[in-house]
Amino acid sequence: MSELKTPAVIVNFKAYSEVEGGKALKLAESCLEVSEESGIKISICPPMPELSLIASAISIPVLSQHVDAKKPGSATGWVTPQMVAASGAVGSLLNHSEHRMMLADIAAAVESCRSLDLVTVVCTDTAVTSAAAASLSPDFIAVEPPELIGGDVSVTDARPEVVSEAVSAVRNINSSVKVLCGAGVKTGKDVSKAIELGAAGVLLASGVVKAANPKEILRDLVQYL
Ligand SMILES: O=C(CO)COP(=O)(O)O
Repeated sequence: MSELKTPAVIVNFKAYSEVEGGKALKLAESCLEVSEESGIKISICPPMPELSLIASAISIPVLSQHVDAKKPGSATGWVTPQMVAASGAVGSLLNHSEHRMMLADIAAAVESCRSLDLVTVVCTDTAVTSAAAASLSPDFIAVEPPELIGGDVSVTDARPEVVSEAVSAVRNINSSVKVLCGAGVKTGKDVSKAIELGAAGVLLASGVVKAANPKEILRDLVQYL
């Protein structure tokens, strides 16, 4: 999983209208440009229909927003780890608060991704769920209090203890799992606070995806890294 260097900045495009169709590629190009000029690896999670196109066009790590614990074959509408790998993506988010999974399915999907050399980023909401996820040995855990997602106050200001407690809970279970944080992260100051709290980076969405000038926001986000 050499593809995702830390400090990690992962931009989840979600399903915002700002990234429908060709607009996703434009945002991906902005992420690439700021990544190249800053030297900070910015990774992206485009909408599923654009995954393959963007992974082949853009030379920064591309992750799927979700993957299912399904095997290739008769699995209509599900996304297998094999499909994600074949698209050119390097990994996947799992269990996002907008796409929760059963623990057994997270475990199976993480295992399957590992066998395909795909990076796994399991989303959680508290220190307790982060500890549970750590026992599955994903590459990353991204702790995000759902009530702060899409808002204007960063988790690093509103609930810094969630980040630091998740970091120590995960370290106690499996110190090789890196912890990211997200929810309301929009500025370089938020990112540096995340690092101070022990996070290995951030997972964010609306601050970049909905920005009038995403490049300006991205430059600000990576400025202290
Ligand atoms: O859910 C998130 C990233 O996956 C966080 O979203 P916001 O950055 O919009 O709060």
